[in-house]
Amino acid sequence: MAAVEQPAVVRARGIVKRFGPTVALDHARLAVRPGEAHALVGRNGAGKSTLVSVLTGMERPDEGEVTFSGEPAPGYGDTAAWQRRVACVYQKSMVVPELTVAENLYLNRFPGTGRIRWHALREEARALLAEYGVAVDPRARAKDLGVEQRQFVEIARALSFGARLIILDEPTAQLDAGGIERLFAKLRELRRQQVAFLFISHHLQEVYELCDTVTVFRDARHVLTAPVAELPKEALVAAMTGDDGAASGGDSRAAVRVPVTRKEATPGGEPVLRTEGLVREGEFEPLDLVVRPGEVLGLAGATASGNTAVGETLVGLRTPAGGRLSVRGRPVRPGSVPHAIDAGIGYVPEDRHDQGLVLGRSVAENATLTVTDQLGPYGTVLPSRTRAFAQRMITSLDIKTSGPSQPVSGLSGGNQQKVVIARALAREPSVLVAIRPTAGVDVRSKDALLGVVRDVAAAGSGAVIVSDELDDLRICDRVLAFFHGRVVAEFGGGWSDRQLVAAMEGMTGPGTTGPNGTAGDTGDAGGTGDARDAGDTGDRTEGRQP
Ligand SMILES: Nc1ncnc2c1ncn2[C@@H]1O[C@H](COP(=O)(O)OP(=O)(O)OP(=O)(O)O)[C@@H](O)[C@H]1O
Repeated sequence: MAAVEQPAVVRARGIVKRFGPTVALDHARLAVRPGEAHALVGRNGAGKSTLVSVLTGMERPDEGEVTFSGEPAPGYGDTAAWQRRVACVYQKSMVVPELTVAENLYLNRFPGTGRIRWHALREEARALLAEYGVAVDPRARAKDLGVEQRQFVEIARALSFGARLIILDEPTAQLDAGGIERLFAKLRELRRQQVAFLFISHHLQEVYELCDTVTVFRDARHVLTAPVAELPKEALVAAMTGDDGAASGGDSRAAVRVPVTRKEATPGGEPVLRTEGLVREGEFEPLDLVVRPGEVLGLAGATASGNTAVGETLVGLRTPAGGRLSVRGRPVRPGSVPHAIDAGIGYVPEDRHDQGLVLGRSVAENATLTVTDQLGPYGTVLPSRTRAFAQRMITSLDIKTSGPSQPVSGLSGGNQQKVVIARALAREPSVLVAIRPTAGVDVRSKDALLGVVRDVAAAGSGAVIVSDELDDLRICDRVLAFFHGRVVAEFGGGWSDRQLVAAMEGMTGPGTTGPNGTAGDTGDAGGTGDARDAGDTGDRTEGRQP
């Protein structure tokens, strides 16, 4: 006789949620058992974030029911009651940046009544953080915390409310290898205390590493729930995409073509982008770069290695302390985004929320922001031309939207990222600079977007990809690895994951690299004992630098 099962910490059944004509959830369901690490995966727009909103009481479903440990969900608006059951750690911080950690921990629930006793509050915060093994000073301002510390504070805050279910929405998106390792160690420790997790990630290798059960959503519906160990990666991807890859020859690029003007690339022609002695004090040392037509150059590096600073300097977001930058032989005024765009530099930013999109505006308006001069005579913008242009982008980039006039705020995260890319491509740039272009993008769309970058190069432009994701870097003709503001290795084709990860972690030994991609074997340089460092991730769908 089997033991009586404990009720699920959360169970959602028959959930329907519509946004105007869009059905975001169509009789969706999910159940998470106590102490379980449960992954929720699906392509961009599958309904994952909407389910999170329903499970955390932020959105009321049109139909269906949610129960916590067998009890009906609290009433909508009873925030405190929801917080006692479930918490979500988002990519975007929920803490108040100007307040201290202690204040954030007790926001809206200061202990006692009347006057706040700051000393006692700090002590309580210290005890709380210690209880969950979080090494953060309660007096620190939240804005001074790194992403990793901030997430730990948010987890501690959730647990202190009594929640035994934590939803993590792409928690590793901004963490480096060490940060991911520490987060996972913390989550494993909390599981032993019967805390359950719902883990949302586009990095499928993380699902295999951390979770025991996986649920797949596709087109607003539940398609399967299975033990991770019994589901090979190909089957998981097939469930997400709804095909086995055979129908499309397994190549999602086939359906994705950007309206770039096709010219034959002129290999070895005049560089599309050149820097000479470009430098920013404290961020990166003087740098000479050359990108030729048809070439995709990767700038690899972990957080704060300098690669992102280089990318942002190329597009004019940061002003260099010295050096020169030119596009097709013409100098570009440094430190000016409009000049960079005019000079032919297309930019795909890392953070689409802060730098990418005007959320209240439509897909069409956002996609055409950089080409309004081409949409009508004498400075006018013809709506019909805008829509037609946007529709081409929607089709070619496979953007899931109800149409060109839908506000961008109503798109899923990954589809917003595609609009950002559409906008950068709209001007047919001489060189496309993309910073972590596939962050938040599902596994199938990722291939498609990277295919688009290759297409841009094939059409005679150049591209620079700034990333720590091995899959992004794999499509590059050449990769420069940054560490502490310096290029420490250069790779042509044929590098192994282990070699590149070792270089990004500063573990380049003598004879490790040659100037033209003659990267030698780093031997056990990457042998930190961490399987994810081992790099030769042949069995992984994705190869992000962990
Ligand atoms: N506030 C909203 N208004 C209109 N449509 C919305 C809104 N929120 C979500 N949608 C739509 O609901 C569908 C599901 O979106 P959701 O954000 O849940 O997807 P997701 O699986 O989280 O995607 P991603 O992986 O890209 O984050 C999408 O088609 C999206 O455009």
